[in-house]
Amino acid sequence: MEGCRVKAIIFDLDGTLIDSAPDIHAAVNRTLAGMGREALDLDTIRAFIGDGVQVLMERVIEARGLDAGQRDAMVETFLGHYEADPATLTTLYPGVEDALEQFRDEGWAMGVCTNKPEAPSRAILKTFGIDGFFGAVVGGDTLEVKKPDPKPLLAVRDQLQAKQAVFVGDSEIDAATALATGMRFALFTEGYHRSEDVDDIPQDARFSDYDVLVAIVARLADELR
Ligand SMILES: O=C(O)COP(=O)(O)O
Ligand SMILES: [Mg+2]
Repeated sequence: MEGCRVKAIIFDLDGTLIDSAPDIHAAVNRTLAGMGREALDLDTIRAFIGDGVQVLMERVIEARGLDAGQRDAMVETFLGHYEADPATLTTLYPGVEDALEQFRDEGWAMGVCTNKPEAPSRAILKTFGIDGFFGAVVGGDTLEVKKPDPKPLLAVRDQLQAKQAVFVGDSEIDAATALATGMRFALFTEGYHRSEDVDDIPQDARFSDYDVLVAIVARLADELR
């Protein structure tokens, strides 16, 4: 029955829609420079992304042998730098815009569920002119909890007024969140996962090129009918 079809798709942001690591890297290094500390390289920072800003800063603190008590102050400094300049070095992954247009044209409701704070997330979506595609955006500070807690993802689904949804993300956190909600999960392999082998990440499908996503998601949604 057409009325039972899953027509909602929810995207993670960092490492899924956008390659944001270069701007996060720059803001981390501005934070470290302000403390008289040495910069960290891009690959290191890329591997630190996915669990939100607090965990990002805990990993930076560990990598630089800093005092854990500085975390909250560093988060604040980092966000000041990041929010002042969130998108200069950031790019949309190739094919994202075409895929979003295709989903919209086929009547899909779309949302974003990210562990990045909501304000810079919305600012970045706007900068790239893709904010209009999304009927719901939940960030890492929107609720009391963040991914892998299922609540943020369920909140996006509810705001889209969907009973079922397919989640698209790049990390172990996203996979665990999807599992906790019972949603089907498509893994984008070009993002920021930590596992060496993508087979180790629970997934219903995976893709490395946005050209194939519409077909993949249609298949996952059909399985849920
Ligand atoms: O900011 C983060 O740590 C992660 O953000 P994401 O959930 O969009 O991957
Ligand atoms: Mg991500």
